[in-house]
Amino acid sequence: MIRCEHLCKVYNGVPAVDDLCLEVPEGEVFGLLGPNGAGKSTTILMLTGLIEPTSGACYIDDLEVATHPIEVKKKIGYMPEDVGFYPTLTAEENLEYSAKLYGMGKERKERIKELLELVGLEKVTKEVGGFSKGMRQRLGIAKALINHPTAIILDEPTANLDPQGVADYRRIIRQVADQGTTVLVSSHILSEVSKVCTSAGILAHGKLVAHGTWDELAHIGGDEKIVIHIETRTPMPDLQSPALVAAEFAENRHRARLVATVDIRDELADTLARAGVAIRSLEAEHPDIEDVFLSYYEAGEGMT
Ligand SMILES: Nc1ncnc2c1ncn2[C@@H]1O[C@H](COP(=O)(O)OP(=O)(O)OP(=O)(O)O)[C@@H](O)[C@H]1O
Repeated sequence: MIRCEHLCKVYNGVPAVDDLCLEVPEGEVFGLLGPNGAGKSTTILMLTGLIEPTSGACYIDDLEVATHPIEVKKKIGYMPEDVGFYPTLTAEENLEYSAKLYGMGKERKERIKELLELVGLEKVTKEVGGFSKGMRQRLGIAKALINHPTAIILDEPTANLDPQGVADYRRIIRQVADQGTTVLVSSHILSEVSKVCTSAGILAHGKLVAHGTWDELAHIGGDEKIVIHIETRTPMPDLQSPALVAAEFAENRHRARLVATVDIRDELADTLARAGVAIRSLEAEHPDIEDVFLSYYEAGEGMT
């Protein structure tokens, strides 16, 4: 179990993590989502005991991290964004080294074999220096699991992975969670965690702006969002409406994709008519989860 209680980290008077309260139950895969600079890495560094909170606390299985750093390190596995390995050693030798650091005895042989099979590297005998990014990432997960942790924390685990690498990573994480390990995954890309996480929280400017299961997140606040596609014969001006939460223009402003809290097609048609812009098409669709998340990020922007 991973828990944060009113967790804060302030750098030079500016909060990087601001009053974060969250709980990830055993065996759950939780996605910590947020744009760059939202405070994900700072949260993870506090959870792993690598930096201390300015105030508040975080816990792994009811042990406070800041006051029990050694015990907590034995209970968790951590995979940073860029995992370090000895390039001239094989996967097995690298894991052997990590296992020894945890003071594991002869039982480490069996654990290493089990983990290499889990991540599909059991037949690879070359040195890690010659590994692809996907292979390094899989070995990173094995390294994070070497000490039989009750919780693993992965910082941007799919960064720079190709689709096969992402699929492999998802399969492994599901297996790890099925075995009862609590997993916290950080990412700024929703689609990369939505397929593997059972629940998620969204950080914006250090604050948790929403959290829950995917279904809850899609409906929090009760305000379903609507996506509107516009195509015009001449370029569009900036479009403004209190109901508008996001706008993306394309093809020299001949096309736009808008996210709004209500259907504002009539209002948009009036605005464009007044601007002398002829409409080719104006359509609305139900939003996908990406749009809902984009609106949370935008909401977080207004919180500074
Ligand atoms: N050591 C530090 N000193 C000063 N400011 C810091 C430090 N570490 C992080 N910050 C600031 O805290 C904020 C949160 O950063 P953090 O790295 O936690 O965000 P993030 O969500 O992990 O972003 P990214 O996805 O880009 O890694 C940022 O504004 C960052 O500049």
